[in-house]
Amino acid sequence: MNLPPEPRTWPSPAALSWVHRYAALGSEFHTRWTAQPLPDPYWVCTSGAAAEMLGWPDDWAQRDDWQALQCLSGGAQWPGLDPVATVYSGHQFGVWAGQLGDGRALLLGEMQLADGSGVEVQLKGSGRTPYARMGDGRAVLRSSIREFLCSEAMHGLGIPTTRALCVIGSALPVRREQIETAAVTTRLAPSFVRFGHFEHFAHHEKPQQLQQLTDHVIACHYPECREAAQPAAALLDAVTRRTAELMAQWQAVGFCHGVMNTDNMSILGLTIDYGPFGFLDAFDPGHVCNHSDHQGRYAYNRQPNIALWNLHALGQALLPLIPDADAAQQALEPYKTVFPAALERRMRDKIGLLQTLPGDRELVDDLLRLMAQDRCDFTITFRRLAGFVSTPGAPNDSVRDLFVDRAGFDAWGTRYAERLRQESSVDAERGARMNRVNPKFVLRNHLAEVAIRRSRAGDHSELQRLLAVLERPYDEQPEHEADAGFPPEWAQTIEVSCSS
Ligand SMILES: Nc1ncnc2c1ncn2[C@@H]1O[C@H](COP(=O)(O)OP(=O)(O)OP(=O)(O)O)[C@@H](O)[C@H]1O
Ligand SMILES: [Mg+2]
Repeated sequence: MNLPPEPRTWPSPAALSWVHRYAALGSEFHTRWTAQPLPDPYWVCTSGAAAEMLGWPDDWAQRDDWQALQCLSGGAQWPGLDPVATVYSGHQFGVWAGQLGDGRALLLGEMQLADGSGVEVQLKGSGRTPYARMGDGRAVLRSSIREFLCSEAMHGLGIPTTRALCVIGSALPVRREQIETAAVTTRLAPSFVRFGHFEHFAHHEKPQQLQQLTDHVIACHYPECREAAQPAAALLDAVTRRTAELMAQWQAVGFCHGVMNTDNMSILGLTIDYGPFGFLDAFDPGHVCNHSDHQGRYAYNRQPNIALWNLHALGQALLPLIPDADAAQQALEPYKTVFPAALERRMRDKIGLLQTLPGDRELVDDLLRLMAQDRCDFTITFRRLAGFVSTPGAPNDSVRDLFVDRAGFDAWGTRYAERLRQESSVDAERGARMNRVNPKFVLRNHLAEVAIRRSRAGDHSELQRLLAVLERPYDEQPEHEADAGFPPEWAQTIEVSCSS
């Protein structure tokens, strides 16, 4: 007789395994701190996928023994935690900004997963810390929802990112341009260390702590650098490569970060700090998503160069640990080849080319030029291109109609069709492949805005629905067609800024 499977019993939070490798670095690196409780907390949203990554039960948020609502909003603490606010510094908008740090974030600890890896669990918006400077330590519901949705959307797109487990709201008023209400987001990442953590110790001429931080990051996240002749240079080289790959992914999907300060650059090459981000709608290479960025420093087409600038700042910070300055310079060199190669590969994938032939780059560049000239929607154009038929004379109206300059598109289309006929794959197979790299769904501002408005009114179902759509951005999901359409007129009135 087959016995039914044993019901799975889940541990109480007391049985979760926490380590505190960052906290163990010592008091130069952080301040032990506790969160300021959010009054009358309520659930706004949770990510099942993020909880699954942690190995948590489906009903973790509701379980009495977990008290998750309290513990992730500062009102209680799970056993075994050792929360710290970490200190970092950094360059903001190209200028040295001095000491920053987790002004409104709190690292609860590092949870050990079943596979032995670690995930840091961090609250954002959990009250003032010693690094809060003039800030109130809070985050508003609006920006918390945006961060939550985009973290999980980027993960769905396959782009390295910090994750978001949940958002918890409260009626606590928070003053921004207007009075809004507070929320706390729980974020997850293998590490929240930023370039700015290294800059902090370099600026304060603390080579011992700089070495300690470098050893920590290498031991936990870049073990392959340990045996290198100059481990710090090897680390810089590895971070350079990861950052280059990340930039290629951002550019290929049309993601604009908005605040690429060195304190918002992850040492793991993750997308971190979702503030005034945006996805390209009508393609404008110089698009600036952050309304506070008057100079356009962080415009879409400047992101790759800014990342390299930021890597130079990291290299500068690591110099005391790299006796041979040439080695530091050498460690940055891969950016100049890895980024363009990665972007080219992704752009070739976006138009469905398997083989590499002369003239391919021009084909991509000319398409982008036409798209920019006609302000074609970035996401929709590439998605529709999957349906392009390479038979001579095929009308291809679906994508052609996106262009004002029809003759320009036809000329390009003729070249594209000829090029596709040199590939071994048939149109249908190519189209399916293209749909796996050109998302149908991205988190456009107006989609987030609708979810935010509903949540403010107490209905979080739209948020949870949108999350589910964005978790599968490459799938057709015809029932959610409206989320894949052009942004409505009113979307132009949405202003995103550093106010969060
Ligand atoms: N409301 C606030 N209260 C306290 N500190 C804040 C507040 N807003 C921002 N800061 C601090 O200002 C600095 C720069 O802010 P930035 O907007 O880049 O980060 P953030 O959005 O708070 O957080 P993160 O980078 O962790 O996502 C950081 O040190 C941050 O902690
Ligand atoms: Mg930040």
